[in-house]
Amino acid sequence: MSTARLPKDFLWGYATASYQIEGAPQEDGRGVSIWDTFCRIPGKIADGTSGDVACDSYHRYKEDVALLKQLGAKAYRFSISWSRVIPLGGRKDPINEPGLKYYVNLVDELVANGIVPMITLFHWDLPQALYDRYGGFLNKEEYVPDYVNFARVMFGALGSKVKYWITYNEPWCSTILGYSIGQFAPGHTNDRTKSAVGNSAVEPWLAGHNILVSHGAAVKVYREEFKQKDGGQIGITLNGDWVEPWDPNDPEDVEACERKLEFSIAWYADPIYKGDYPASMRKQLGDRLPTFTESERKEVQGSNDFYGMNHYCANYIKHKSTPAEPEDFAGNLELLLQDKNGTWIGPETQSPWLRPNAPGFRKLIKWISDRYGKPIIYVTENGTSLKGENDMTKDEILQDDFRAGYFRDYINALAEAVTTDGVDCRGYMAWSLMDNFEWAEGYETRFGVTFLAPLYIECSQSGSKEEKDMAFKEIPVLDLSEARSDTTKPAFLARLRDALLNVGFLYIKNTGISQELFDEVCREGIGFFDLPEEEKLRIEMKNQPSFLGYSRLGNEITAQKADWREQLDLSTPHALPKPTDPLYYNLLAPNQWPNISYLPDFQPAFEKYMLQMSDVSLFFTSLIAEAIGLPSTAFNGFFDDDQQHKLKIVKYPDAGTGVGQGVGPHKDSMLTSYLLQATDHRGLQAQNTRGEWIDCPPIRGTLVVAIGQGLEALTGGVCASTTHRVLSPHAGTGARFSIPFFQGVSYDAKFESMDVPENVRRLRAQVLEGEGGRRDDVEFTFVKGKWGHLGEATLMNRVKSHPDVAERWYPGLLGQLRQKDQSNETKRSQQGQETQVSGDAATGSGLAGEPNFKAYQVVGAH
Ligand SMILES: O=C(O)CCC(=O)C(=O)O
Ligand SMILES: [Fe+2]
Repeated sequence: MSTARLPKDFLWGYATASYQIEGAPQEDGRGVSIWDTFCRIPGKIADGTSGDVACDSYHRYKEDVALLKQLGAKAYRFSISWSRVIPLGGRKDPINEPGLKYYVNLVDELVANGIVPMITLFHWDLPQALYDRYGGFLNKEEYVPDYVNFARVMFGALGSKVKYWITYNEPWCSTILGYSIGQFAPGHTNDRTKSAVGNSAVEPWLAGHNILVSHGAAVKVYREEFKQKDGGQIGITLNGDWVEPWDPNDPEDVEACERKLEFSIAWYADPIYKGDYPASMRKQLGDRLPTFTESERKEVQGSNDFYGMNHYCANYIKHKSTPAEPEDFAGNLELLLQDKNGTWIGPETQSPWLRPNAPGFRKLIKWISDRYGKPIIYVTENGTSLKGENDMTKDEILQDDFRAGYFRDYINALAEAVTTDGVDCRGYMAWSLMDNFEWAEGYETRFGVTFLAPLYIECSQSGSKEEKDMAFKEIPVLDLSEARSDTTKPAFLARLRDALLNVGFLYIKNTGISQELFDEVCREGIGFFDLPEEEKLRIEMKNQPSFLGYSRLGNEITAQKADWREQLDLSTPHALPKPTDPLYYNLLAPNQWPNISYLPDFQPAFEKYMLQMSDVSLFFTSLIAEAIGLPSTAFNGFFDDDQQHKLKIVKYPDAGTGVGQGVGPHKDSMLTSYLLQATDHRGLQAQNTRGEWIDCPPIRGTLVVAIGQGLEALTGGVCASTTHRVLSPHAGTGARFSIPFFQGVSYDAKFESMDVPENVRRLRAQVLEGEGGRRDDVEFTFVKGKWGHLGEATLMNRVKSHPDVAERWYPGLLGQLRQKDQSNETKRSQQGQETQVSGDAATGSGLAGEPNFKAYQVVGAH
């Protein structure tokens, strides 16, 4: 038996990482991380799972702590989900107090149970917003201060209780697996079969450099602002496996071994302990490997209070005789599991890369200790998976001899290193406290010392988890005032982009329109419906060819049913067209106003409101352009100087007075619409990709923005247009009123899809993939070539929507439509299909800034 001993106060414990255990990706305001996104891309995770549920530690952290206690742990190493604490990640972005509180609670629970917390600030789950905003690691100027800010927030919140801080976990993995091979988020690689983006020859080295610089900067902050009062230590955790030459008699293999350690470990550790990258790396990579500025070097060198060592296994190394490929990241050598004689480096496990070799641990920790002047070392991860464990019975799994043997051998090796080799190792965290989400290997690979009943399976059996969590559950509220200040605008744009890509429906507050004006148009609008019937009929829509005016109750049809609402259509002021103008100019005309003797303030209030809303809508579309990476002026070409915008004042009588729907399911047509809900009724709902209807209750002072099909078409599908409907108010609750404003588009415009930047397109594609493709693809009326001008399309759709107007003013167009409809009808009945169309957008024949584009089908059926 070995006489090797570890010190009495040795810090024994277990390690985990936020994304691997927490679950609750959308709870309490957590922002999206690059791993949330990556897991949604089909094929990236072996079993198609994600960390959405994982060990449910967000809810069950107390059980985790109880487990640690039961296991006799002295310490617990866990990591912080950056986007839980700062959902958008950046230094100017808000802190999410409930997210921060989770970690405060966890630390309190640990401390109360006598367990020492060890925090990893970053364990791979970068906030998606930072990746979207500026490319994450690749942008030193932005990334470093954002990381430092995050670190400072955590030091400030927890520094009095936490004495062990780790800036980064395994930056080699974040950079090589994330930016060279593309196996980890964000999946960058040269391999275009795996990713549309990436430059494996350059990006990993740049990302690594910026990580080092940010590590140094965060350590500086800790030392200057916290260390003295908090008395803690800070360091970085680097991974590395031991290496043995494939042919011990070949000096080139022996030399390649050293190079391998330098490319994987010294890449990060040399700058920290020696002030620069290893010569072998500089030699191979040239100036693809960045250089430290003097001030960077000063901050990075000497920045470790301790060395965090993650270690799992060993490899055989065979040198290559050919020049290094530009993508090479290992030092121009082969990594093998068998040596020259076919001897395996260790027994097989579930992880293809992991074959245990305990003596290698002792050799490697000594190599680190010697190279870096005997630093204090904490082993921050060590552990193994087990071949086929996931297919075993629970009893077989619990009889965990293989893993127990691994730990015994490895800890003995460590004890030898400490006792015999003079290594100053003061702690050991086993990986892992419990089975968890093993990154690209999903849940098939188990590393836990505790068996985890597979929660995620329960979840996927009860429905598709992927869909459940991607589909929006609530409608975001954006503060438009944030878009007016340079400091808050970037965060606003990030949130807007998120809403555009994922939801297509949002509230805006602080719109710039005064509450008095909102109140006034609501009051005047509601008053309109009390006018005598003959006064309303005097200004009926069918009086004129412009489709402006009053529509009676039940006159409109959406999704083949009458909408139980009456309404007045108004527009911004326009003169009548000239006889030589194209027919679609008929849509431009003066309003039909109710008589001034009934409602003296009505016209001025609505004219003022439409004028102000024109500005709001143009401002908002400029923000949309910016949010998806276009110039703010990108949509300007689609607006006339005196652009016509439309507005409706709508009354939905309560269900006691009639039948059916307020407005059937539909998508709006143009670019954006802005709904002012004038009474307190619920009833407006938006549909998510799972078909669930999500309430959009009235919120005082806000407008609900619906993205139209026009915007979806213009942006090549990047901006989602969302189906919505209005339920009739419950019997006895009185009428609901609302005032939607529809931003217009130039009738002379010809629609073509714009060039939305590739990265934004890709994000949208990821959303769609995550949702299992699109349920309701819109057959865009806007598609190139279908219509000469948008005006022709719009007019045709108005004809469809309002057959009573069309009969009087556009009998020719109506005839064409009816004929077309008849022939569709015949085709359908010949094919034995039902005439019923399901879901409004399935046909997408609509263009009106109004929901009744289904009227066309119904007219045909009559
Ligand atoms: O009444 C509402 O709140 C929504 C109306 C609507 O969706 C529409 O008219 O397009
Ligand atoms: Fe609508």
